[in-house]
Amino acid sequence: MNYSNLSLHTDKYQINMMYAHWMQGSLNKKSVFEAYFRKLPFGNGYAVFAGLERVVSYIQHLAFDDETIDYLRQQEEGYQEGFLEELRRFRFTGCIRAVPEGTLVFPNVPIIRVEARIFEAQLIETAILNFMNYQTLIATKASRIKQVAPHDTLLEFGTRRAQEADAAVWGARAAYIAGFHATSNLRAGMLFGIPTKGTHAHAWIQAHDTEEEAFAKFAEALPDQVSLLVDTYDTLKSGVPNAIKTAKLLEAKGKRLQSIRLDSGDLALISKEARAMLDQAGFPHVKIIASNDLDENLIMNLKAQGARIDVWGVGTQLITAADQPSLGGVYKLVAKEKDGDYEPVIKISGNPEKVSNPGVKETYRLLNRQSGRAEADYIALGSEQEPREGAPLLLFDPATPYRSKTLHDYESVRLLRDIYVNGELVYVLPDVETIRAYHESQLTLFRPEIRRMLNPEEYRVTLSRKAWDLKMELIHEYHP
Ligand SMILES: Nc1ncnc2c1ncn2[C@@H]1O[C@H](COP(=O)(O)OP(=O)(O)OP(=O)(O)O)[C@@H](O)[C@H]1O
Ligand SMILES: O=P(O)(O)OC[C@H]1O[C@H](OP(=O)(O)OP(=O)(O)O)[C@H](O)[C@@H]1O
Ligand SMILES: O=C(O)c1cccnc1
Repeated sequence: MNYSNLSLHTDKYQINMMYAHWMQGSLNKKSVFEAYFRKLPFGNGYAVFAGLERVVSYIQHLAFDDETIDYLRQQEEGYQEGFLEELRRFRFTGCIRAVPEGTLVFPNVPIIRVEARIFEAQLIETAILNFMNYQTLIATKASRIKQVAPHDTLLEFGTRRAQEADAAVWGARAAYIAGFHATSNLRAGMLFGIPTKGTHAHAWIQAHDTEEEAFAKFAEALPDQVSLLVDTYDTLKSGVPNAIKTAKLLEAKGKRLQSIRLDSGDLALISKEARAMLDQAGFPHVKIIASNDLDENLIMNLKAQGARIDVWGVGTQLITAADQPSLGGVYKLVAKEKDGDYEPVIKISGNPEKVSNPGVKETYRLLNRQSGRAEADYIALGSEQEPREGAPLLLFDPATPYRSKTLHDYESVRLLRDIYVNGELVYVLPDVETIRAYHESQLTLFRPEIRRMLNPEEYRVTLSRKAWDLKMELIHEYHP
């Protein structure tokens, strides 16, 4: 069984639509789809885009092999052999544009745009959303944690609680992009070049007759990387005193105990007492790591209580995005080929937020030239001229006209970059360090009011007048 071929990592309805397009001869018609989300997760003021590397790796390897074709042949739909032959020849020949990973993104702004034969664009919807939704969610959760502990070390510990293996490694990568410092997952370390860190489990202590012996033996085995878990029996009565004994043993050998880890009890109280004990014994350099179902709220609370914690190990709550386990990103058809041109299409819904924005669009991030800060994202039709720097630009808000605003001194940056052009990968994927640094620089473009964790100010996302008029026109066409 070949588990690595992802060509069938799609919903059956995509294959059925591809089949129907093949049957009616419309498979080669061009189409444009845009991927975006409608609502920010966790009540955050922004999301952190991640998932592009996975999308690229998927597209690069996208091919139907014998096993997948045989499997499709067995389906109750009775796909004709000609269709299966078409799939055998399948390769991605279209164009993909996307925002770079680490970019701050907002509701309704196209993050990925696919322009391809409908046959191809339809197949890849499911996988693209799968990658983008999960990784963006975890990067955003990690970013919230980073916001409350900007100067502390953050370790990603989630693998054992993650929704399976892919979620663990891509989640570890997403967390690193958003500012975590290391992961416990060695495979993520090897695949992506993320720093790795590890202490030890309670089992190490339980496997010895005494805690003191367990600590000493661990220090003997790994004298340069000693981090001791001190809560197996009694943190303050035995764990910390035994760790101090081990620190002294190491000191005699010219080595240093690096850290202790607290994993239960009142982390604020215990960390303060442990800090005092370590300092008094002459080990102020020994860091205190805390873990135990932590998230951004607990960490903020512990810091408010004066906890003396230098390093936070975060697992379950981060890797599962426990308080909001899904980002509702969607992939919508915005234009279809008609008579050699693109015709805009719309999806209407009873819920005004769900009415799609028709037409092939371009998004510009408008930066205030005085402050250097991002003022708004401006979504215009691709056929419109790029906002000309300095020329007054109306950010028009039809729902609340009093919020309309004219920008004067601004710079405009195109958000979408070319990733694939006519099936060729033209984008050089940055390494994870570069993405992480880029993300950090992007954060500084946004005012603290947008970045704050609780009740952030809403960042402005505006349609151009022409994009708005087109939307209204199509709505009136269907609902005269
Ligand atoms: N000072 C504190 N203020 C608020 N929450 C805390 C504080 N100290 C610890 N917590 C959190 O409270 C939750 C429960 O802690 P508790 O020590 O009862 O954990 P536990 O898992 O039951 O312990 P054990 O591992 O010994 O079973 C954890 O999520 C922990 O991070
Ligand atoms: O609490 P999380 O944020 O999910 O972080 C990961 C948890 O995984 C480990 O616990 P576990 O009980 O699995 O093993 P242990 O015996 O090493 O404590 C570790 O001690 C953390 O508490
Ligand atoms: O290294 C650790 O301390 C660790 C790793 C995974 C999960 N919990 C803790």
